[in-house]
Amino acid sequence: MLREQGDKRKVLSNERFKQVIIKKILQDMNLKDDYQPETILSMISYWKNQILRPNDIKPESSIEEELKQIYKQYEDWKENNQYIDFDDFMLETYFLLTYEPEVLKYYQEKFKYILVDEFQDTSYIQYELMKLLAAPQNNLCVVGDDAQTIYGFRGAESHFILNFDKVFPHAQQVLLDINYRSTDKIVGLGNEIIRKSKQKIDKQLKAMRTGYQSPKFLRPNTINEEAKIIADTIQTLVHNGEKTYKDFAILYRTYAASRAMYDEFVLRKIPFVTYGNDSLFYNHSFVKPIVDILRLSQNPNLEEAIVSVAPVFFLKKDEVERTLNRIATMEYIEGKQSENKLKEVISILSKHVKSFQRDALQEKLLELEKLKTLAPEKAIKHIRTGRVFSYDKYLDMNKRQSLTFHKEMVMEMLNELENSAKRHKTITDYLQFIEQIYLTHQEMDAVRINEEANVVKCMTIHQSKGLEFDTIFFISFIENVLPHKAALFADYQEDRIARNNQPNKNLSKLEEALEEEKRLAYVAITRAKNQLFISSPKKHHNEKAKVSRFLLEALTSVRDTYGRQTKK
Ligand SMILES: Nc1ncnc2c1ncn2[C@@H]1O[C@H](COP(=O)(O)OP(=O)(O)OP(=O)(O)O)[C@@H](O)[C@H]1O
Repeated sequence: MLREQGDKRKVLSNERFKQVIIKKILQDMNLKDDYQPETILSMISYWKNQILRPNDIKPESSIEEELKQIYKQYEDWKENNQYIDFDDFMLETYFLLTYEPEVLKYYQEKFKYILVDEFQDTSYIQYELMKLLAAPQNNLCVVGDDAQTIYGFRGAESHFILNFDKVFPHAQQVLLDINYRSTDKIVGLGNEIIRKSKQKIDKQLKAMRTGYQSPKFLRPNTINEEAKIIADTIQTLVHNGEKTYKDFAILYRTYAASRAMYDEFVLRKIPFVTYGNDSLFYNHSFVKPIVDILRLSQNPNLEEAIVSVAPVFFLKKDEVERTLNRIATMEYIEGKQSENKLKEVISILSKHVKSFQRDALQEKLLELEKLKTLAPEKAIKHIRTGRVFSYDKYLDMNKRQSLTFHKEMVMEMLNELENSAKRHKTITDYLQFIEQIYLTHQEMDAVRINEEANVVKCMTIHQSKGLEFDTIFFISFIENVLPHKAALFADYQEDRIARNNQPNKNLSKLEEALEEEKRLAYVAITRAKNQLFISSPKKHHNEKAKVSRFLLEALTSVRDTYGRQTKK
């Protein structure tokens, strides 16, 4: 539509390129080390989906003001360079149709019938566009599953599908309540999980296929044991010839929950593939600095690690990079290698800082020496909670870093890092193991694009939406993971900066967050065609873990319905 109106701007479609632009803006604003470009871009996208342009944002804190300015600069850059991004397609079309009645009429007459799929994932702006185009005849057909609205954080709003008949009172509702995918046992469990949802369209799915195997419930002691049992099961079924690797998928709520599973697959050489940008746990932006500190404790000449940990040393990445270049030039001129590049960088940069900062930098260097011989688990504990690095506190102070990440998610990842280090005696062993994981991950790149590859697929529940697998292992179905701790504390959390335009008035924040978590459990269960394993480890980060309330509720309702106690 924009093109038809003569818009000739180039399309800014490359995510990397967008990140470079944001990086440049952050650098100009002297904020380069403070935000991750991906975070900023997802925030901008969220705003656009809520029909909020920079001037519509009313900042309530200095950080919000900063974000608004970054957003504004990004928009200015695009305008000056004649670019348009994907979210602008919708935003600008929305304004075009809203302010140009002739254009609106033209398209309303052109598109006589409109069909929308995956309606439950619709954002505010998408819905507004649909309504504009469908009017006045309203020949609109939407297909969706209210039980699968799981993209709240991206702007999808469950009340659009729930209230569709109020917005379009003459709409006819057709229930697609036959499930052709899963066996009756799996469909039954899915029905029970979602049955007590507070806000849903009433329906009970009927299964077309009869299965012989009921969903199996595992209650391992820890997530390491969970990983072992699952790897054993997969190996046995494959060796028996009953299944092949590609029949299996591992689904989890958080990346942290999947760490033990990845490690086990790598150790046993089980072919597998993971999805998503963040899928490499050890490379996650909150985890990597700790791994890099461990690396530097063994070898202080790793330049990439020196730059990566700069913010933890309260140094600017730019300055560290420049200093490293200077050292490299000196090495070239003098024809000798530096013995300790980290120490040299610190001694050069120390000249320009106050004496207390100089002392703090020296203390960090000394601490690295101390870490050198510790067992990796102990070393990670020192980095996190010891006086010198106090990494947990450092993250807590840095509100900008954790804007789109809940504190609980971050802590869970760091606890998991500690957990992963347990089975290695020395830091060198541990780092070699991580290296092996990186290599496996690179090899996966080729496999990832081949849908038919014979590999186990590992993904978050969000990523599994719309997919189906013969056998699903739904792991870490425990309290604080699903429902996630971040959801359980929803009432106490500050509003996310990207605020919802039309919050659901009938539910509290906690209830709404819990409902979305429950729908996630439903999506996970309904991905299985023939066999489903649900696992709830007894311990989570050294604390007792309860089976997820969603599973308990579902089992109770089975008992209520059939008047007998459900088997454990
Ligand atoms: N009429 C049918 N007869 C036999 N199999 C069918 C029929 N309709 C769908 N299926 C099968 O059921 C499975 C699910 O179908 P499909 O992916 O279209 O459903 P969906 O509603 O998009 O599912 P979801 O939203 O849960 O991902 C597929 O394997 C598909 O081949």
